[in-house]
Amino acid sequence: MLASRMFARGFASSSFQRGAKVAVLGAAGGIGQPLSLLLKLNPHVDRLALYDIVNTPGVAADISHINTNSVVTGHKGPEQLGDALKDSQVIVIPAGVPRKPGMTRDDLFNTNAGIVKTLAEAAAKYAPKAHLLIIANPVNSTVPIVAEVFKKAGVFDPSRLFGVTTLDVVRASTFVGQVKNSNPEEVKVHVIGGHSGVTIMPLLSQTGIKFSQDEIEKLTHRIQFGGDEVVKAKDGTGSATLSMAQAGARFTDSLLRALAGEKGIVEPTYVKSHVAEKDGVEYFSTNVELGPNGVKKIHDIGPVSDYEKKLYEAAIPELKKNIAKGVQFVNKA
Ligand SMILES: NC(=O)C1=CN([C@@H]2O[C@H](COP(=O)(O)OP(=O)(O)OC[C@H]3O[C@@H](n4cnc5c(N)ncnc54)[C@H](O)[C@@H]3O)[C@@H](O)[C@H]2O)C=CC1
Ligand SMILES: O=C([O-])CC(=O)C(=O)O
Repeated sequence: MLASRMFARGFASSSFQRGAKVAVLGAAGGIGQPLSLLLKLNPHVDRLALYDIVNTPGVAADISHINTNSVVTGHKGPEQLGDALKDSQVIVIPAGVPRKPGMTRDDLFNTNAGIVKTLAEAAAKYAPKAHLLIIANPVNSTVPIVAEVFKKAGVFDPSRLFGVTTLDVVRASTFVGQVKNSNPEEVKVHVIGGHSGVTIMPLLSQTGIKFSQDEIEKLTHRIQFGGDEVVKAKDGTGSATLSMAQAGARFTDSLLRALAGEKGIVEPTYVKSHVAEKDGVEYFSTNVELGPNGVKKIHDIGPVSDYEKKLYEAAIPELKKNIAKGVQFVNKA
């Protein structure tokens, strides 16, 4: 029975003996709930641990009634965090406050940096070998925060830390599909850099699609500020949750399949990277091949147009500032 289940799930050749345990931290929130729902539907998930400081018993009870072959547990409050994390192969973190109109993602730093640092400290203690998927904003800074916490604990492995920038490529496909009247599922856009405003750089020149300069400028701006569209439309009640849940579930699924031994899986993600190191930037998103140990191969930026070179020049100082802010937050006296 177990053997046939392993075979069906493609885990026979993986380092796992079974499907994965996935923990969601911030599971009762706007992203956390639909993300947890989608993960309950994922056949690579054996155990789903839902952690939040509020409401997880209800969310877990509700999701646990879905008749897929995984076990759901709810964990509420810091004293239950260790149990949620223990034995997790993957930890997804959408815990933290969302933007209101007029705010930048960096404005969330004061609240979310502390939340992410506390959760990272627990992850370093209870699941130091887990893969960490950071959704909480500002991603440009929260990923370095997690890295610094893991370094301090002596357990940092850059191949297991990911900033989730999938929503940027999801949006890029959608917006290009709309402009070109084509199926967005078939439009692939390499989006590089970070996850805020000018640090989000869609490389439309690599799509093989012909655009006018006006289309390029409008599409680039829309992809860079897609999050603001949702914040404005939600009018003070939050930011993207449903599209983010789908994007987060897609990235988690890609990683789980790669961990299970499936080859050739590539997703863009914000990781410790060599590609912009020459410009003093330590974390950067490009397409990344995922493998049985997380990051397998970080792809280069590839050929860019003159317009995209300018985007890069504008992004670098902002990225540097965001990264330094995260690093300093953990290392301040
Ligand atoms: N990476 C990306 O592309 C995106 C990131 N985000 C970010 O995701 C984060 C969450 O957004 P929403 O779900 O809309 O917010 P939300 O406010 O609906 O949910 C956040 C959840 O985190 C929980 N939380 C707060 N402190 C916690 C702690 N110490 N431990 C565990 N849980 C804690 C809250 O109780 C709440 O349930 C925000 O920072 C937002 O900016 C949002 C959309 C896209
Ligand atoms: O815009 C926000 O604050 C949330 C987010 O990161 C996104 O939707 O891309």
